[in-house]
Amino acid sequence: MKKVKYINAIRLKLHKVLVEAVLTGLQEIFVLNKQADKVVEQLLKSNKKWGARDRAFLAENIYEMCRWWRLINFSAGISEPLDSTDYWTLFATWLTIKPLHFSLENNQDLPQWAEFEGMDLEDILKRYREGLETRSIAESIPDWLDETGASELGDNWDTELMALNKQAPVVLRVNTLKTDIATVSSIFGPDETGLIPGVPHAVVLKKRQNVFSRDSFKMGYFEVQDAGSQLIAPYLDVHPGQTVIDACAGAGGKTLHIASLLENRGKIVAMDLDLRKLHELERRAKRNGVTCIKTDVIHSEKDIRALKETADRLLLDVPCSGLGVLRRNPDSKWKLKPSFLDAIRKTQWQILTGYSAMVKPGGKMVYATCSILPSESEEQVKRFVLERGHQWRLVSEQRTSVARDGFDGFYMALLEKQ
Ligand SMILES: C[S@@+](CC[C@H](N)C(=O)[O-])C[C@H]1O[C@@H](n2cnc3c(N)ncnc32)[C@H](O)[C@@H]1O
Repeated sequence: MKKVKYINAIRLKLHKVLVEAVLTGLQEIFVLNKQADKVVEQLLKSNKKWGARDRAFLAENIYEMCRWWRLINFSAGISEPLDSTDYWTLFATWLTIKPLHFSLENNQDLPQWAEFEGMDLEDILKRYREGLETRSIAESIPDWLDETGASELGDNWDTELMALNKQAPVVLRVNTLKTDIATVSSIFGPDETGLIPGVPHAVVLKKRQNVFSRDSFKMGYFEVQDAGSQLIAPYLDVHPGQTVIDACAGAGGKTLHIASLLENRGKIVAMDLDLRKLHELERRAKRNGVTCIKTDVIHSEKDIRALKETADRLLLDVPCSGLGVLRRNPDSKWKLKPSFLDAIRKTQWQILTGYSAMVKPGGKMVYATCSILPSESEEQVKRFVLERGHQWRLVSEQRTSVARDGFDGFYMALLEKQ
């Protein structure tokens, strides 16, 4: 396994209060079903006195334990339902297997805390080695998802799955409405950033850090956006002055990118079912100096029909399994269910077939997912073109691979209306 450099160097003294916070976070994620990013954000907010190392320790251990949850449980010899003492056992197990799992040079002895008393570390390591024999345990994934991935991706599944278990880099998208790549790179200091070939506005940070507290972020110089995600807006082939509908805009990651490609000239209608996300989009638009967006919450199909043939460009960044962004949301693999996957494919189909009516004749649309599964992506588009071939032409499609590109796993298809 590849060596991973951890900010909380293994020699760092363990503080019980931090470990308790990690365990509280994990219980909120696995018992109360909360999202890991929200849990981490909340814990950090309510403990403002923690220093940078403490904050990194908390975030890193929560995310990594979510990522390797099945392997940790297996190595601990524990299965659900868990009680609160089991969480201490899981943490001790994590500390025990972590150096081996990441080929770290330094071992950390378990502190002599009552919660760790009587733990047999040899047993843990024995079960850990045994767990590595089975892919779904070794790569920590539910059996049904492992089977789905293998049946849809074939030989590529192994490498994608391994890549999805790595920590994702922090990638910024430079907001060209306010600044440029050179300025943002210089803000972080020489040798602290890198560029990504083929992704012209991306700056990758060499060291993980909290960028949201920087003045340059507050001034709208950049957004945090993965390189794969940064390929979607340019794929839509927008030009200043056009009318663009972003029909599943959410909090606007791609809407803001479209706005900067439009140079703030033209009109973007940002739609979503979720009003709170659109409010967040408006807040971000203000920070980014974007003035060409109008938000529009979708109440019913009537709202879609009202915009029939009004868009030069339409982005359908549809809801999906999120399997392409597991590096960033490792807890989501435990919350996904086969029934959700079935339902979301139906929703994607309804959006694709229903919302495409908003495109003017001669206009273009991008259908995009952050899923690595063809059944949510290529197959939906293939069926669409098969059924609507008299009206729609597939211009091109592209997929990013986590293993090959190091980007999140996105799919995008550009279609043109006759
Ligand atoms: C993949 S996310 C969009 C992410 C967003 N485009 C971005 O770049 O940050 C999908 C979005 O679709 C929205 N959604 C779900 N069902 C929808 C529907 N039937 N019509 C429109 N939006 C929908 C969700 O609320 C969610 O915000």
